[in-house]
Amino acid sequence: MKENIIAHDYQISRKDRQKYNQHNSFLIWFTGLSGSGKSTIANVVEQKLFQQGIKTYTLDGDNIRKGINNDLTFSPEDRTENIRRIAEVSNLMIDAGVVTLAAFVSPYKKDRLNIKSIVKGDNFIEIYVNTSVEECERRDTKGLYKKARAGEIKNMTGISAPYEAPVAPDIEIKTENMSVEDAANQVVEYILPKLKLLSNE
Ligand SMILES: Nc1ncnc2c1ncn2[C@@H]1O[C@H](COP(=O)(O)OS(=O)(=O)O)[C@@H](OP(=O)(O)O)[C@H]1O
Ligand SMILES: Nc1ncnc2c1ncn2[C@@H]1O[C@H](COP(=O)(O)OP(=O)(O)O)[C@@H](O)[C@H]1O
Repeated sequence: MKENIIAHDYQISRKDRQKYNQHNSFLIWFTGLSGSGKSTIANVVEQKLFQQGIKTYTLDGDNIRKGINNDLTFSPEDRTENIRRIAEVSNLMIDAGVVTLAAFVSPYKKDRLNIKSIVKGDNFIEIYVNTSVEECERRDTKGLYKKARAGEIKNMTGISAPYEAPVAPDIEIKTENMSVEDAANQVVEYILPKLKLLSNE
């Protein structure tokens, strides 16, 4: 089947869209345990970029697992498929010229490597939100750890399913002794030099 799919050559390119938006586009990927702080930090980073006139969009559990990926569970195979689809969507968002943020547990190294190969290395910034499982469990923002301890949730990352920490992330944020504001600033300071401002003339 696949050999019969031939890409149409569209005239408006990624470069054209980036020029129109007056900046380049790439993917900022947050990985870490549930409750580590991915969504909280991504939200503040997005606001800071948006205020500077950057076109942004954030992909996270709510708009993905309740929508396009509502057929997927938390089995290792479904998590792999979850991340693959999100990487493909991210690639389309980058094509559209948008600085894309993504906040997913993404616990498996091979799945994160696959994101890199889908969006290409240069377009992928990996942020490891490093918060210990003990702290995430103390926070238990959604009550999921309590349920996991009671055996009501299977495959809970950090409790009954693995989290493979990144070995060489672009940024590592240790949230336990840090404010949200400082965590977001750490990300923004890394990103700003990577943002190339382009003229649309
Ligand atoms: N078993 C299990 N393990 C981990 N997380 C669980 C689980 N069940 C439900 N949840 C909730 O789903 C959110 C994680 O979804 P993700 O799509 O990011 O997971 S994954 O990347 O496919 O591993 C995660 O959201 P965050 O807390 O924002 O990380 C949880 O709220
Ligand atoms: N430095 C920090 N960075 C991010 N979140 C923090 C920090 N310190 C405390 N928190 C708290 O931790 C919780 C993280 O929850 P959330 O962002 O939903 O995590 P995740 O998206 O990884 O599941 C929030 O209640 C947030 O206020």
